[in-house]
Amino acid sequence: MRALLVGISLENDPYDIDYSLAELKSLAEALDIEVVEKMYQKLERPNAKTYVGSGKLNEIIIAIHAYDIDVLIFNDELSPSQIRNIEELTKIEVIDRSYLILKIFEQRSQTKESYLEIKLAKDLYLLPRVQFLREKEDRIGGGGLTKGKGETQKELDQRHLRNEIVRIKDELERLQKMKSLQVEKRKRNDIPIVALVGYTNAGKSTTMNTILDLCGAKEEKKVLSKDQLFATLSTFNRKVTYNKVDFMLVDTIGFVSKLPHNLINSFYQTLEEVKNADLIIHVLDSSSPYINSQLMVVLNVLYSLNANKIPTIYLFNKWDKTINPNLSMPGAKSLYYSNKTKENLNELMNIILEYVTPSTIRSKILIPYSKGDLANLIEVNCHIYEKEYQAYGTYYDCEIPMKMYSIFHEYDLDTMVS
Ligand SMILES: Nc1nc2c(ncn2[C@@H]2O[C@H](COP(=O)(O)OP(=O)(O)OP(=O)(O)O)[C@@H](O)[C@H]2O)c(=O)[nH]1
Ligand SMILES: [Mg+2]
Repeated sequence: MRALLVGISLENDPYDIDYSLAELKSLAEALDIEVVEKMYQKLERPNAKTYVGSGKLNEIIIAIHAYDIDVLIFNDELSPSQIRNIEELTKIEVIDRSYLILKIFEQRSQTKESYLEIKLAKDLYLLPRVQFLREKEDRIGGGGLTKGKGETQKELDQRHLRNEIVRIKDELERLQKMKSLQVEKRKRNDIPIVALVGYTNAGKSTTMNTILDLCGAKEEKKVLSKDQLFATLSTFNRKVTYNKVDFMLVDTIGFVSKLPHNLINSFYQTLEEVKNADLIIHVLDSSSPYINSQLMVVLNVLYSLNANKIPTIYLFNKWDKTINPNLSMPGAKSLYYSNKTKENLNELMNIILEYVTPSTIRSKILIPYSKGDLANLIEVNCHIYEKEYQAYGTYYDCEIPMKMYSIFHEYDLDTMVS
């Protein structure tokens, strides 16, 4: 299938049009569509009927013949009537960015939850477009809804979709309740959470696997990492122990600009875990010429998630093939890093330890009466749950700041040799 990409560049558009179209090309290629040419128009706002203006549409029609194009791919979500109008005028198939993303998500989903979320988003997208999308579905793969043509069939399809939507919503609600319980339990258990977030293909899953390797995790605990957009579509949690400190490492779905609006909800749901993180590792692809645009997309999502106040380290990943050795994040904690050369892996682990090592430790201590100065230190610096004068000294059940613990270690009843 030979495609022509069509975009518009709006005034004050936060996304660079070249970047956005390059990304659209990767999305199309992920579905084995060959991109032959790109075109865009500067506009104040999209044309309500045909997205681009009529002059541009004429240029597009000429290009269709010149390049032997089979499909037009638009860089934004089009309304059903825009698709219909453009198809009528150009006489070829029209798809949009949302449709591409939904198709990729559909092909890549690995867990039941992500499968249902994508199915829901796709059904919601299809509902108003049911009639003319059935044929497209068959051509691009994945199968249509049901066979048949005509108004009655359209109504049947729509009813089928509505029933499906209700059923999926119920099932998702049930799954999400279970997930919230697990998150709650983790919070109660107080295992610190470290979340890897970042643009799609930045290297989050590879970084997760590097850390799992370092911590001696079993091979089956590893996550899928691949050179493709949206390799990871759900959140994956792995408990890790490093230097005797436990923490939960969380791999997340990759971010992307202009997400289909039906997917946004489930996308945010998937990222719920990030809100509870004690540390966010924001993974950046230093080899991408679009690192700044990608950074902005991720920062915006974190802001919408209310996760922008969580301590964050910016990881300039793929430093082995950076195209700009002067990259920096002024005023923020950042690290040049590579999964390939393992450059700064130890530094990364030290930063993680800083955030996941508990700041206090609850201990049962027996201080001999001869060590009045130590008892005094506890009285002044520790939260005391219980205190008792016993035969050999003062017993404390107390919360000791980690930094002071070594002073009391030999009086800890749990570690004392009797
Ligand atoms: N050269 C180089 N390649 C890397 C590095 N880290 C990751 N990669 C490659 O980058 C590609 C994407 O890596 P992933 O870890 O799957 O990326 P991700 O951020 O999890 O992507 P999504 O799950 O799609 O959001 C893979 O081909 C990795 O081998 C690195 O430090 N250097
Ligand atoms: Mg991944």
